Amino acid sequence: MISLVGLPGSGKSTVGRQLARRLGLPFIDSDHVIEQRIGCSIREFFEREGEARFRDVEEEVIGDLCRRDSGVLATGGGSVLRSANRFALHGGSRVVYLRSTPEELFRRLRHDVSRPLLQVEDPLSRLRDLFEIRDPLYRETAHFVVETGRPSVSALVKMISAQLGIAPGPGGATPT
Ligand SMILES: Nc1ncnc2c1ncn2[C@@H]1O[C@H](COP(=O)(O)OP(=O)(O)O)[C@@H](O)[C@H]1O
Ligand SMILES: O=C(O)C1=C[C@@H](OP(=O)(O)O)[C@@H](O)[C@H](O)C1
Ligand SMILES: [Mg+2]
Repeated sequence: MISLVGLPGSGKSTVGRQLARRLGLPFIDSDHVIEQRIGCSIREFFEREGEARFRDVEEEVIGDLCRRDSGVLATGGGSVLRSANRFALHGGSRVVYLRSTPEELFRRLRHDVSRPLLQVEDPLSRLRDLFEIRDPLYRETAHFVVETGRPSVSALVKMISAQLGIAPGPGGATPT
């Protein structure tokens, strides 16, 4: 299993989907699995049940997914907050940290209403706070760090494949 971690908007879902396609592996988005389990959107669940309940479901889902043997997993940006998730991800997959500055993320997400943690008066300052708290946790969880500021999504996909030592073969992934 290959997992992607990083702040909201760092490209985990977008890069993960393309990486999976390139490598011929199944793509899994943990937020999507959570939404199937809770039967509503994450935003609704946050409003109704609160963040702590969301983190409980997230921990169950990450634990289950890390037991699968192959695929590309896009995690939610807060998955590293729980040590159980950091441990499960680091031990059960090869983890790539998509590292982005708060300013870059703000440019990408300023009009995106689907991110509950950023529905505040000053989303840039929220992103700066999240970066400060989480950057060390993403680093601790990851085996590789990729800076996402300049490269396009497809360039990132190639960089990650090269870093993991996996080249696309005719029928999908070929370890090099
Ligand atoms: N490397 C990149 N360059 C430019 N835009 C990007 C890049 N990676 C992601 N995006 C865009 O940023 C937004 C958030 O990406 P998303 O994959 O949803 O992030 P995450 O799953 O990490 O929250 C999307 O509109 C996506 O197209
Ligand atoms: O950063 C976070 O705490 C969260 C990030 C979201 O995923 P993305 O990173 O894909 O936005 C989602 O899991 C939830 O809204 C909480
Ligand atoms: Mg996502």
